[in-house]
Amino acid sequence: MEIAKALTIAGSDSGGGAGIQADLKTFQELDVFGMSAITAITAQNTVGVQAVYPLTVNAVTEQIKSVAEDLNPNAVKTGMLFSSEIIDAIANEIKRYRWSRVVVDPVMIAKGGSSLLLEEAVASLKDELIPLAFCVTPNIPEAEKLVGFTISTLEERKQACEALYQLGAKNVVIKGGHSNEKEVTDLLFDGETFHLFSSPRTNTNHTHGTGCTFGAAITAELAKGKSIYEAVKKAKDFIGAAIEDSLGLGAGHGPTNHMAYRKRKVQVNDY
Ligand SMILES: Nc1ncnc2c1ncn2[C@@H]1O[C@H](COP(=O)(O)OP(=O)(O)OP(=O)(O)O)[C@@H](O)[C@H]1O
Ligand SMILES: Cc1ncc(CO)c(N)n1
Repeated sequence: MEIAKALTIAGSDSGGGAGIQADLKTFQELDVFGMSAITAITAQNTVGVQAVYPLTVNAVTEQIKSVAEDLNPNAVKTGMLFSSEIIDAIANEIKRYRWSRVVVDPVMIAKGGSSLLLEEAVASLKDELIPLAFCVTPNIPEAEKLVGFTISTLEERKQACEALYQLGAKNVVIKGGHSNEKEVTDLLFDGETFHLFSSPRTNTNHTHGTGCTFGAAITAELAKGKSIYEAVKKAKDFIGAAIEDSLGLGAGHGPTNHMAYRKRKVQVNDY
């Protein structure tokens, strides 16, 4: 059987912990062939984002075309998209190629506070891209921005899931990394049922790229034909291991360990 293939459309993180780099590492770790279309180049490390260079709309759509017309991904993920022109163009390409297994991670702000999406582009995310999403994966501040109300309780998080579902996303995952609870709980809504995925919160500063890595793991599993429930469950385990077995790199918000999940699996199989 041919290997599953996934395409990430996102920004490049020179520091290697988030963006395109996190996505490709995650695809590889989960036995999926990774491909990329870069939307913007960031000069970035664990301390912050030093510069952002968006590419032209043509540069983005030509990369997508090259991948689509030869390599035909089984699933597609979007990450940092920066502007409304880039978002609108990507939405058109998704429609052109009739991609249905599309994971939209509505990246807005990096851990250090730098903006990765222009304010005016939020409307394009809502109107053009989220309606095409098989799954949308905001963190709590991103979900608040998209739905226009504050999310403090589980009940409000459920309401936000429903509001994002109403925008057209077939599944919604609101991630819990930004809550201040002891447990980190991700909430999945598939249009009918809410599923909670909880784990103890790891006390660490090494959480750069957690959202990208989690979304990429969902995309990898969807590329293999897994259900959304199975994909989110695997992604939660994958990011949990990557956060726990931190590499301790950098002076700021360090990257996660993309190898941790595979190494644990190998260890278990050894016994
Ligand atoms: N301290 C932690 N311990 C365990 N799991 C965590 C922790 N922080 C985040 N997670 C998990 O990591 C994933 C990403 O959650 P989070 O809400 O941090 O995303 P994010 O803000 O989009 O990340 P980023 O912007 O850094 O890419 C979720 O599955 C969440 O459960
Ligand atoms: C390129 C890029 N995408 C996403 C994030 C969010 O973690 C980041 N810091 N950098």
